[in-house]
Amino acid sequence: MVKKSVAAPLLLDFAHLTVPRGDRYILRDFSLQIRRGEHVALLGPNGSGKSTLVKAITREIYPVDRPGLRFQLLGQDDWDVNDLRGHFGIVALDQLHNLSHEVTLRRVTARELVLSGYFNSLGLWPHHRVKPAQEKHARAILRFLEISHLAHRPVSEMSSGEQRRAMIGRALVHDPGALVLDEPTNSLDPGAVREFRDLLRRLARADRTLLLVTHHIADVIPEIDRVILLQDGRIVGDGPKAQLLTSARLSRLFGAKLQVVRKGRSYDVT
Ligand SMILES: Nc1ncnc2c1ncn2[C@@H]1O[C@H](COP(=O)(O)OP(=O)(O)OP(=O)(O)O)[C@@H](O)[C@H]1O
Repeated sequence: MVKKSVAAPLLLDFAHLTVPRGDRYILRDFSLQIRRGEHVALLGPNGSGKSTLVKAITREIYPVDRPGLRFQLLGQDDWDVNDLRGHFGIVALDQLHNLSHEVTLRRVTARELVLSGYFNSLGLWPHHRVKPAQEKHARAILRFLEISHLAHRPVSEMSSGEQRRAMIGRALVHDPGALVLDEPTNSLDPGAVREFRDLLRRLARADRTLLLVTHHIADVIPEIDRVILLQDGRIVGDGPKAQLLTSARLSRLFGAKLQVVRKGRSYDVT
């Protein structure tokens, strides 16, 4: 008897999305499916619509209603944003920006920032009651992220790489099936970038879908097989990385002469 292979459930199922921002359509007739367990990198130049897609996933912005529109996450059209956080953990640089405004004055520590994921806030407030199980989970997350020693240090007194780890910790409290990371290695120094990519690899191996949004080719860690190329709000390539991370494709995408260098299972450009 031939064994029937069953596809993993769809985490994200978008068809014919047209997403406006301001007075322009940024994503146009945009269709994308991602299944549970896949690790995907979304690459594209500045302004190609990567963050717009992330905001459509987090339901911060919505597509216009058009015939054929499908806008589902985990098979569901409508989401309470709080419920969504339990399935999609989002780490974006604009959160980090808010963090610097909101968290600096209050000297929120890494422990508090992680725990505040339970309350959908940035840091704890006096009315928040942390349960012992949540405290225990937060400690385990800090350990996994290798920042236990920073648990009681204010986030505003950490390096950018440490701050990003703490933000990931905040997203991990709900044990989301997918983690969406929007340009997580931007503005990190080369040492911090390397450490951060090692962390991404551990996250990918921990049975969690990674959707990594980046314009750094070297962020495409070995665990990521599928690459999506985005240009002017459209997908111009979607498939295995060996087919898409070529000098010709990336030079076309970024509008510059780029040479792809492959070292083992890692890629970079010169
Ligand atoms: N709030 C906004 N109002 C109007 N237009 C916007 C807004 N935010 C972004 N845009 C425009 O939408 C387009 C896509 O922006 P988006 O931030 O999604 O691109 P991106 O691929 O994430 O870029 P980057 O790599 O620079 O972060 C850009 O042309 C940008 O100017």
